[in-house]
Amino acid sequence: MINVSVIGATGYVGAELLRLLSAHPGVQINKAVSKSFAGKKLHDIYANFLPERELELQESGGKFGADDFVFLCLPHGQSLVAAPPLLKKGHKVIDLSGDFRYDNTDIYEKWYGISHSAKKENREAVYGLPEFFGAEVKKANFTSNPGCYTTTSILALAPLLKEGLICEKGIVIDAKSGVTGAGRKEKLAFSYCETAGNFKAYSVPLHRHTSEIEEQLSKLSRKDVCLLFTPHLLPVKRGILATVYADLMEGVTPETVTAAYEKYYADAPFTHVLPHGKLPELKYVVGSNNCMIGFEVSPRTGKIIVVSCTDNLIKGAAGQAVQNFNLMNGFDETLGLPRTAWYL
Ligand SMILES: NC(=O)C1=CN([C@@H]2O[C@H](COP(=O)(O)OP(=O)(O)OC[C@H]3O[C@@H](n4cnc5c(N)ncnc54)[C@H](OP(=O)(O)O)[C@@H]3O)[C@@H](O)[C@H]2O)C=CC1
Ligand SMILES: CC(=O)N[C@@H](CCC(=O)OP(=O)(O)O)C(=O)O
Repeated sequence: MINVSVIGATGYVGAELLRLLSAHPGVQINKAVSKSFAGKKLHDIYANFLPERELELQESGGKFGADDFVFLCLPHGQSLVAAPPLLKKGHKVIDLSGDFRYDNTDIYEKWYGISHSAKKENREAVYGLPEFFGAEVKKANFTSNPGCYTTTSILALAPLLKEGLICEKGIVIDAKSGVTGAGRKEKLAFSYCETAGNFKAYSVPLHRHTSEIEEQLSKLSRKDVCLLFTPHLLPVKRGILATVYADLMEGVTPETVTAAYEKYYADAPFTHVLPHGKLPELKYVVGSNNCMIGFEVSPRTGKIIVVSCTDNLIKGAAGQAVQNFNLMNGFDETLGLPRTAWYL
């Protein structure tokens, strides 16, 4: 049994993580930290947690067990402050914010507008995308969980770029997210009447995830990837669907594309590529830790269209964190993770 503590327990990601961890056979939940609800029980805030679990929300500070594995589910900027003392005390940590995702902290500072105050710890952080960095995650003490839009987009594009099947310039990612992607904040723009029956693009043309996707894809493909990423707010609770457009290199066939995906994902338990011409939908993944990818080619325009779907709270956040936790602790990668979507 590994003792775990979760900081930022009452946010959407923290609560989803606690839900997954509470069913994980290798985990004992020790401490759930909440700034706003300290002293209350988790089921006072989220009634889906049964009262008999008696998990009390505690103030930050105080002591973690010396061997606690700690998850940080805090807004970006807050993990910069929270992670260093935990790492110094020898805790293994997974951070789910954007604070430690960049190899180059200048890029973080430019796109987040925050001065990076933990550069030493940033150098220790492994980017937790198991499909490409699983070997590094296994050895890591500190893992930085990728973003939801970024996971969905990188998994769609990395095999094609690494195998030289698409041009690294002119890629367009047209992504749509459910409203939980924005967190549990009380903000007019995310209220029911503003989101239901509506659909809109936002942060055009410079959403911060553009930089994370570009940095990781450039590193993976050893090319200078420059792309357009446009997010949209979809009036559903969960799920991300990214439609990706790229120029195919001369002579690339659907069979070559399928072979490239197979090369990287044949052994990946949660990333599934559909047969050529079949495209995934949100209901194929929501409720699971899966990323589902489908593609079609357009000979008329010379482009490939890839559709990639995840559940933003699971493969995009809490589920991928559990996947990384499993790797860091020598468990089977799939332990405690949902492999079948809800569908309905
Ligand atoms: N929502 C999503 O789909 C995804 C989110 N993420 C990332 O995960 C992290 C958590 O996201 P999410 O759960 O959605 O966010 P929420 O806004 O729902 O929750 C964040 C929680 O952090 C705690 N907190 C502590 N300090 C602060 C502070 N100064 N300001 C605001 N909150 C604070 C609060 O809990 P308390 O008061 O109990 O301490 C709050 O509920 C973020 O970094 C986000 O970018 C990553 C991928 C996907
Ligand atoms: C719908 C919505 O608002 N989504 C968030 C992204 C989700 C998220 O918080 O992920 P990261 O941790 O990777 O930043 C946004 O666009 O800022």
